[in-house]
Amino acid sequence: MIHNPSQTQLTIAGLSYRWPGGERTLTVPQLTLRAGERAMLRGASGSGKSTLLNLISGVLSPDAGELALLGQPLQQMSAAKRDQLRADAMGIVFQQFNLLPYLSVEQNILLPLKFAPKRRARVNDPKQETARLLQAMELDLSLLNRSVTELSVGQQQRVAVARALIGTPALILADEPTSALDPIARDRFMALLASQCQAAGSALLLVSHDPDLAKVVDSEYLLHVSDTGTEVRPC
Ligand SMILES: Nc1ncnc2c1ncn2[C@@H]1O[C@H](COP(=O)(O)OP(=O)(O)OP(=O)(O)O)[C@@H](O)[C@H]1O
Repeated sequence: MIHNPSQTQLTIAGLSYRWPGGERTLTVPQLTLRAGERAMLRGASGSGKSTLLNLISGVLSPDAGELALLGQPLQQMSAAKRDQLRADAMGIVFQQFNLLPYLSVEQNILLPLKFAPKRRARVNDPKQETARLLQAMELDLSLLNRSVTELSVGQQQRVAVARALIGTPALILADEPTSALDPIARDRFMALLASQCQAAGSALLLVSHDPDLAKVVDSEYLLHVSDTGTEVRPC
């Protein structure tokens, strides 16, 4: 395990974000994830799950509260330092995968290392690691030099996970990663993702509508919607 199990990868405390053009606010009183821990965010469509991932990943900025990665509060850093820490410490599996169509499978997986020197330094041999991750995701090595546009949706999903995992980031965020899969493929995919996170000590925060995924996580958070907005509570 690369990450120290006693380390806290993600800390959110007293966080609030007001959606533009309205009175509705997203609040997160407390959410922490230790190394190797897996949690799921569950809530109705439109409750704010993607908004919370966007706050953690830096697409949006909170109006108040604390958001810390590896114990380092992001709000107190310069924008450049914040971006660097996120690139080093976070792997993201987007709902639409966001693979670059003009790059090969291998180039897509290697991409996060280009922008994160510390993450790059954790990988001895990037090409070998790419091949290892591809195999860990049960994909054939012959896919390495193929264009991602030639892959099935399920294959693209696993390439997106390999890209998030490369360089063992402290935290993996995954937005509806199983939405395109049938129940058997979903369970297999989740087992692969969970075992890779566990081996590295990466924490995993998973967004899903699917209550069946609860069996692979340690904790669940529900997004409670009211007239004034959404509150994220453990359940
Ligand atoms: N740029 C924006 N300006 C104003 N409101 C927004 C904006 N983006 C999202 N919202 C609102 O924020 C709320 C939460 O949206 P969000 O996409 O976070 O929900 P979600 O739980 O991820 O939904 P889904 O499960 O359907 O993907 C919705 O009511 C949406 O209309």
